[in-house]
Amino acid sequence: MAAVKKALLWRLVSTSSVGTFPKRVKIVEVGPRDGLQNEKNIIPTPMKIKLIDMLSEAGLPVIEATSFVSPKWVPQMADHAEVMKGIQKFPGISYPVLTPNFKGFQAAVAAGAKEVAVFGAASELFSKKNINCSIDESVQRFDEILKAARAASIPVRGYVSCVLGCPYEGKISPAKVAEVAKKMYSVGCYEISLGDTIGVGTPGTMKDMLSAVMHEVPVAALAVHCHDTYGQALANTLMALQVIRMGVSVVDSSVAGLGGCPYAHGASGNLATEDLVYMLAGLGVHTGVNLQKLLEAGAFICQALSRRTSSKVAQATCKL
Ligand SMILES: CC(C)(COP(=O)([O-])OP(=O)([O-])OC[C@H]1O[C@@H](n2cnc3c(N)ncnc32)[C@H](O)[C@@H]1OP(=O)([O-])[O-])[C@@H](O)C(=O)NCCC(=O)NCCSC(=O)C[C@@](C)(O)CC(=O)[O-]
Repeated sequence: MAAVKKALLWRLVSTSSVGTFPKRVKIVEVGPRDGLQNEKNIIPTPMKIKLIDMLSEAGLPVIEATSFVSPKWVPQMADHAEVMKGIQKFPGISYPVLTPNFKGFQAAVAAGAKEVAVFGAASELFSKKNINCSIDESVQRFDEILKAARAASIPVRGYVSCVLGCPYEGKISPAKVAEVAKKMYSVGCYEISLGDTIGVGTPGTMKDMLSAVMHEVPVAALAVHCHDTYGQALANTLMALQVIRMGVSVVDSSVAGLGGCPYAHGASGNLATEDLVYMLAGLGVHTGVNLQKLLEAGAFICQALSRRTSSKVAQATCKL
């Protein structure tokens, strides 16, 4: 039995001098949604479509394409249906969209979405500011979406925001994060993405939070979603990937490090996908992503937005 366990572990992990990591990591590219939702000037729809197509060419397995939220709350995502209709849907790539309520879910399905994500928070105040309801009310809304999604065979991912701190409440306890993650998993979300929305976490707080959540949700169903406000996103992600204690193998990131939430002031961009791919390649962890093509997608969107990339790898390679 011990030998079988050892063999299984050997198949699933990759050991480097800095630790033991999953052999493969699934990257969930959130740039077209999280990366663009905070942009003040409305980005032309064909530009969003081209970005998603370039990310598909780069081999990202999951690309969060847009969100079916109220255009009064997030005007940048108002062209969600056009984006979904315009993108090339590569076989084997999933293009989930955010849906905050049943109205959004119905619109997403009508536009051809085959996967959706609901988004809650571990902070009452953030929940109110972001989706205009309490945590308990949000779980009830998600339950309604999940029931309809199950009937239509549509997988639903769940986000929990503010897992390492909230712009309105400050510190959030790991126990609260575990409680909300458990509720979202219990109503049927197949994966729970834990969001450090304002990027205040450190590897220490990431470890404490994950340890609490892993008591309630299997690690195979967890993802991490780190913003880089304090420059900790890569370090926090590395902590989450360590197999011996943590072992998360799904990571959200955003091309060129774009990102931010309109209802989390002070939040900066996400972990840059280019930096994540570079680090994982160095550790011998498979992602299936072509770094060169990813860099081209990052250069395209930065030029379109007249923005300098936040990816250190992109900055370094364009100087070479
Ligand atoms: C949830 C609501 C809609 C509640 O907003 P509400 O005002 O309470 O909604 P309502 O049900 O009272 O409806 C008000 C109006 O909105 C319309 N409406 C209602 N729902 C929809 C919909 N789905 N699509 C289009 N329209 C909609 C509805 O039809 C109505 O229109 P009116 O009658 O006034 O003309 C709103 O708060 C909202 O859209 N919030 C989204 C905010 C958002 O997108 N935030 C960013 C994403 S979360 C994030 O970035 C964090 C994450 C995921 O990345 C992880 C991390 O970093 O932590």
